[in-house]
Amino acid sequence: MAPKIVTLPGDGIGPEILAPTVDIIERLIGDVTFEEHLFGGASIDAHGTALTDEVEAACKGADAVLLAAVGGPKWDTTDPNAPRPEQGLLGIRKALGLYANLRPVRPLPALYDASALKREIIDGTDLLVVRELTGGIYFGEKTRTATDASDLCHYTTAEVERIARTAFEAARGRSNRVTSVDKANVLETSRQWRQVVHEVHAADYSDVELEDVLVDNCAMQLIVRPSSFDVIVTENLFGDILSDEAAMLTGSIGMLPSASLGAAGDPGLFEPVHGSAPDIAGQGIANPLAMFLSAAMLLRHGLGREAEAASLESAVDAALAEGLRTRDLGGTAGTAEATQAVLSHL
Ligand SMILES: NC(=O)c1ccc[n+]([C@@H]2O[C@H](COP(=O)([O-])OP(=O)(O)OC[C@H]3O[C@@H](n4cnc5c(N)ncnc54)[C@H](O)[C@@H]3O)[C@@H](O)[C@H]2O)c1
Ligand SMILES: CC(C)[C@H](C(=O)O)[C@@H](O)C(=O)O
Ligand SMILES: [Mg+2]
Repeated sequence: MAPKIVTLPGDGIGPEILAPTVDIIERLIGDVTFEEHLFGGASIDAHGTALTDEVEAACKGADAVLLAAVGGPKWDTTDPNAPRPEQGLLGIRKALGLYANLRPVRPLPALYDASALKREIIDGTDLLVVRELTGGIYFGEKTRTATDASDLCHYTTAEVERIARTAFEAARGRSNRVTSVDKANVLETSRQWRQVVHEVHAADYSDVELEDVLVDNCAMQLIVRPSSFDVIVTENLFGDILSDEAAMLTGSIGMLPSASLGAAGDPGLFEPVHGSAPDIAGQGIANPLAMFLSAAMLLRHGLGREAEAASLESAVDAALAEGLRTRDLGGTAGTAEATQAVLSHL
């Protein structure tokens, strides 16, 4: 049977970058079914909630989920009881058990000039952020009164152990090095994190090189010695922040894809790292490459189509090598032009 991909365009630039991605996947694998649903702010407007039961069920029944981005000023509010687009995102990650978020950062030589860093510092950088995605402060109890607010950061040892295993396994297929990032000098959850990571390492992965780096230092080291990192494993909030920082090594947040994976055999979710970019929405100028590269991760991790994934990644590389530059990369190409450039190399 043809694989089924649920697509969630979401808000802002989401629909603009998802539509050409669907065309590219169809062109690559032909025999595939797409099922599109409202999600995020668009779903709040239609149904009063960012994630309906129907959409959650559709995602659970799919082979993979392709998501663009959610959110925007229309739904920004400080009211703790108002629905928020981001609740849909956290809700679907939790509902699908997507605890492992893989964010590869592989700056291309063709884009070194677009990077925030000097060429000699970026050269050779190829790292993978493994972000824990369903625990930590994002999902702990939240309280708010007229004078107080709190967000609880909570992890179980089982949650830390499984993401540590994901990171060590990933490192074995790469350069065999893991940097575990925490704030163990201050946070109890970080001391637990460090202890569990080392227990898993000693028991099953002593062949992998392991270093601990405090998160504030890591933020600095990422722009001082990015090429020395291989796999960076960290908790939910630190991973969110460090991956946006790492994105700038590639030249733009518009270049970074991600895969969110759960238990083997369950559907994964694939989405760019960037958001709905409300400041440029509706203008046809969004960089679609992070979305295309997320589709490549879907083909690889979600559908087991390695050859097609690699050919899409090669087409993106070739288009950039040939000079494709969207505005975020210092050029003038719009979304349609970028799509054509990639298609011409498929
Ligand atoms: N996964 C998601 O759906 C996701 C991720 C991050 C932020 N958000 C949401 O998106 C909204 C906007 O957040 P933000 O402005 O902080 O972050 P953002 O990533 O949307 O935008 C940050 C900056 O990067 C630019 N940018 C982002 N993607 C781009 C692309 N593909 N091409 C060209 N430029 C691009 C934007 O124009 C903006 O200047 C918020 O509501 C936020 O919650 C959603
Ligand atoms: C929109 C927001 C909830 C989300 C996150 O913090 O996980 C985003 O920033 C991301 O990186 O996917
Ligand atoms: Mg983020």
